[in-house]
Amino acid sequence: MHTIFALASGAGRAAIAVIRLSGPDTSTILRHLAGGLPKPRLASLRRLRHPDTQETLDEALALWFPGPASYTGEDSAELHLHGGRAVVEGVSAALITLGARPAEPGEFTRRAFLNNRLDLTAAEGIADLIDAETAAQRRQALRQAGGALARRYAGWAERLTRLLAHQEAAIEFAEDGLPNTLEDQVRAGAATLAAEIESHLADGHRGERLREGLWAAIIGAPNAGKSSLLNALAGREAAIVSARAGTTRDVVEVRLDLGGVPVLLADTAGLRETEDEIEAEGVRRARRRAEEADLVIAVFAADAPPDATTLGLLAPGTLVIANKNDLAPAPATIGGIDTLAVSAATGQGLDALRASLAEAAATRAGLSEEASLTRPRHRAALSEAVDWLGEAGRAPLPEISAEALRAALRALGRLTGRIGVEQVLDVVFGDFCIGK
Ligand SMILES: Nc1nc2c(ncn2[C@@H]2O[C@H](COP(=O)(O)OP(=O)(O)OP(=O)(O)O)[C@@H](O)[C@H]2O)c(=O)[nH]1
Ligand SMILES: [K+]
Ligand SMILES: [Mg+2]
Repeated sequence: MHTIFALASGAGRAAIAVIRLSGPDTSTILRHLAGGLPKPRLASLRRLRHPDTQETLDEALALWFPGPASYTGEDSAELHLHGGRAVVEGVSAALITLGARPAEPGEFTRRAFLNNRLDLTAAEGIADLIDAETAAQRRQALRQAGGALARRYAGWAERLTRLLAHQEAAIEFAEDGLPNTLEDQVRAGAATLAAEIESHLADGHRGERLREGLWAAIIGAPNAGKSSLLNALAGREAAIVSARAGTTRDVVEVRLDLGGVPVLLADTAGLRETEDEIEAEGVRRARRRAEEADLVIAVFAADAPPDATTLGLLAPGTLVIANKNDLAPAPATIGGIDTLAVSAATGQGLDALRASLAEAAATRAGLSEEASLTRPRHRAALSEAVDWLGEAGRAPLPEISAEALRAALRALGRLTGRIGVEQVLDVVFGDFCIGK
């Protein structure tokens, strides 16, 4: 196993640069570079010298984290250097001279996984934490990095292992007079577990939406004031506004932070029949956006009757806006949905609109205290486990049922990167004390 190092802080000039080291030679390297091993987990000021030339490279803080109680589980260290490029390059060159090699992307966390410091879902949580742009994303990533999904999935895998062990026992040791209700218990246990996993799956894709950001689309008739509203919400002139109907053609996107939920808000072409082929393509794109969106915002002008095309696209959950409330009183409902009266021109009602959007974003993207799955990979593995559990419940023979339970366990194992089928043996022999 190589000792690896990497610049853990961002590239470029900075006050401080952090170089991280991990691997079996860490202590030797630290002794050579920093003239001795600091006390574990205590920052100490050290003069770093090149091992061959003895040239001073920097005065730095050195931290020594002996394994296994380190991030990677290996002997590790951190060097907090002055953040200049030449300092970082000089220390990196010295580390290579001392036998370390630059780390591959993700290699520290990979080693942490291999050393059982975290499971795959927690590792993904750490990646998400680094990418988190909003507070809600940060909370979700922190939960996952802290092992919230890992614990839940490990709990399920453990129950599944037990079911499989019991099923195996029913097959192998039937003649030894174990209770013959065992098979029924396994069936019942499989059904309960499948139901639990299904309810975890039926989350409206909360966690995935929060991780990726919610898609919202503004639709409505030409000149309803869609682009004006987008600009008002974004706080900048992202889209062209004009009195001419049919101004917007391309989809114009802005990123918003709505109460901690990242939202990609799209302005679209006004919906109408048109001979202009460019505008017609814009209308097609608008419709497609509305179909793909997690949240549709339909805009009507209060001073005009609601147009049939936009009315036809209203659905439960659509946010209905009556804009231009400065020109005419807004109707209380449009198409049976309560309206939000606003004026993009005067700014009236925009705070209420922001609050409604944040609330809609929060319900669609979770913000629940429960740990939600966050990746299609999670969904695929869990769905597969549910299918195999169903199979196990229906199987006419205990041997076939055991095979299905084993497949369900493999699906969960892929999810966490843990639980091998071999562990079933431990449970079989641990749980039953059969004495054979
Ligand atoms: N009085 C008033 N005028 C508004 C309001 N909102 C928008 N307008 C005006 O309405 C016209 C159309 O606004 P846009 O934002 O371009 O409307 P749009 O829905 O994006 O139009 P298309 O892109 O052509 O579909 C412009 O002249 C705006 O200044 C409002 O709340 N009050
Ligand atoms: K317009
Ligand atoms: Mg527009």
